Amino acid sequence: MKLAMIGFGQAGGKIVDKFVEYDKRHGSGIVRAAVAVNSAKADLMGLEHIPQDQRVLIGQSRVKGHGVGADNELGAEIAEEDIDEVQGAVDSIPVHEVDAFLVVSGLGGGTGSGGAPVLAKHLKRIYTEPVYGIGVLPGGDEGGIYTLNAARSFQTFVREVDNLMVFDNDSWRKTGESVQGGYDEINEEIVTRFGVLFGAGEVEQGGEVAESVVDSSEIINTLAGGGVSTVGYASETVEEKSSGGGLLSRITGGGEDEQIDTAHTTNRITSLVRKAALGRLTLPCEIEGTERALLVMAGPPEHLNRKGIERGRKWIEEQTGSMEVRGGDYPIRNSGKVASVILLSGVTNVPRIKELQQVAIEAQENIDDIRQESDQNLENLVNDGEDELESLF
Ligand SMILES: Nc1nc2c(ncn2[C@@H]2O[C@H](COP(=O)(O)OP(=O)(O)OP(=O)(O)O)[C@@H](O)[C@H]2O)c(=O)[nH]1
Repeated sequence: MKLAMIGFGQAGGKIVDKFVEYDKRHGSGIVRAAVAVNSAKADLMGLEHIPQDQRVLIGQSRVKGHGVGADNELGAEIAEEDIDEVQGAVDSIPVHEVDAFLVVSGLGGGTGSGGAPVLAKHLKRIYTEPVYGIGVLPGGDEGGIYTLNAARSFQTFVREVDNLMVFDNDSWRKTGESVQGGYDEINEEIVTRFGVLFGAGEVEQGGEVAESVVDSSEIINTLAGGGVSTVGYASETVEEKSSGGGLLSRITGGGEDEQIDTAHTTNRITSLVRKAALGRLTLPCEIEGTERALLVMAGPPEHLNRKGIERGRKWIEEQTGSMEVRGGDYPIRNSGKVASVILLSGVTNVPRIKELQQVAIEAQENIDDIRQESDQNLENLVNDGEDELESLF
């Protein structure tokens, strides 16, 4: 599926930059256009793959290219003020050639967490293509302001996009790793999972396994209906098909050998499906109650079979209780591995989100307290003033 990707803030920009690099490396053809938006000049300069003229600096008159320092209200304000400059970069995208927009942002900081929902709302007003989001939640050790920003931004972002795919840094950060080194690895994880998922919709129909190849409408239909999504992934290295013997002759040789190989292929697929669903998700959650799901099995065509995918799909149906589970394959020659990607869309039982909602509620209650307090102060001031005035007469 062809995407117009827009990275907002530092995390968003770096992840989209990596998507562009992934796309070139794998020739997957998913990034039709890539834009980076930031209020910090240095962050834009640090990008490597997004074209220079597609990097947009906003808020210059307010923050002079230095970022908004985790102030997400300021991030939202400058995004609104400078939305025309962002639109200027979007104008150069051949939108008729894209299937959807993808706005990517870290939700803990200021620029992206404030600006990404503003941009999503703007794009939805102008274009008919779906607007999806990838939102990155901060690590629990990043501090209160990051959690509070994420809590607020999440609520707005999920409302403004057609589906919010979430990645939780908190469950992916390894201890003892430098923050930067850690992010490089994490970003690779993000890009691999979403790269395989969106790449699946880019395969021409009509190959050896044509009938069950995933197409972009299946991705769009799984994401339709909105809400929050999470992605599971598992892979295993496999022997490539080589001409002149080995696997090829075992597969095509017929008889008992073929049976064994087929069973082996099927079993590998079903176990990869279980590993992907039960292993670490981009956003850990209870998969039961998921509204819709899509299973993509990627790898060399001789290692994919319909029976395995169908079994995997059925298993996901049982585990999620969903009646809307799609499945298909994504044949990739010479990939050297078979990978299972599961998109779980409309997940409801997510501990981290409940935690964030609680933080947002508490902050809201505090805001009310603060407002009440200042209202009271104002009232006292006015009343005292009146008393003073009364005593003058
Ligand atoms: N996965 C991932 N997360 C990141 C990366 N860089 C930052 N983050 C996360 O994203 C959050 C937001 O950080 P930034 O993207 O730097 O913030 P910003 O949107 O540029 O906003 P300001 O710096 O406040 O102007 C942080 O709290 C981190 O949790 C990255 O490269 N990868």
